[in-house]
Amino acid sequence: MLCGKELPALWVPREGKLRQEAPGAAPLASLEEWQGGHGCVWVLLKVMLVGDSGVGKTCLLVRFKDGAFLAGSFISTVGIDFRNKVLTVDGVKVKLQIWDTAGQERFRSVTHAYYRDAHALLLLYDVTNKASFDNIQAWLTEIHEYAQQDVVLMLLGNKVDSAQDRVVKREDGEKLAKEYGVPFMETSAKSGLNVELAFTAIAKELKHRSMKLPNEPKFKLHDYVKKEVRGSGCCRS
Ligand SMILES: Nc1nc2c(ncn2[C@@H]2O[C@H](COP(=O)(O)OP(=O)(O)OP(=O)(O)O)[C@@H](O)[C@H]2O)c(=O)[nH]1
Ligand SMILES: [Mg+2]
Repeated sequence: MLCGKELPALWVPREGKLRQEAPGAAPLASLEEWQGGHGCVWVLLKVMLVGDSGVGKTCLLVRFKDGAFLAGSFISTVGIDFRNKVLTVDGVKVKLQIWDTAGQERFRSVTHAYYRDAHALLLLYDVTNKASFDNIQAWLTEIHEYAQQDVVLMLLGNKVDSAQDRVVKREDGEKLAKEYGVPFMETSAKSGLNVELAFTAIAKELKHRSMKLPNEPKFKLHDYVKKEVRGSGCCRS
């Protein structure tokens, strides 16, 4: 599909359809019709990274955006920061606007204001830090309070490269995720394990939810994650 050089109109998912951001905007009638007239469709998806301070939210974003790992001293995020990355998801250009929140308690009231606009949330804990895992329930309570009801949510256990320091077993992460009915995977911002997958999986889910093409099979996020996820150990594919 050809995309012109001019800045395309951005469509956002709202009430199960793609609409432009203006209040009361009509939904996108047909993907083919729009592509015929304009060359391509760009969808804007807002993704928010949440979880305790130090779990690796900023590093995960930098790994995804720049393919690099921020080694060295830990610089805690102040307030909120964002980066954009464009993906092509099943033939549609998806601009991910990724909000990197501060995990520190004192910034909580700043981040609360952003939940409402998020289409997807990646909730992280650190597999080498038990307290960050124990706090997941509190994060889920906060998410239920502030985020949209239909927000796409995924639980990530980060830092699996640190095998010798691991204190949260993969099975514990899986069990918690199952309890809350959210997809789960383990990641490493350091090695890059499953980082791209975490973002593409939520982008695919959102794209499929709001843009159903005729004859397209239903997309199942849980099944997709199960099929695509890679393990951190020696023997798990
Ligand atoms: N080994 C390992 N270290 C990581 C990984 N991800 C992050 N770190 C380290 O963990 C520390 C915290 O990472 P950040 O990404 O800054 O954490 P954060 O969640 O953004 O923290 P706040 O901004 O305070 O909320 C840094 O020292 C990183 O180098 C990872 O996947 N593996
Ligand atoms: Mg940070």
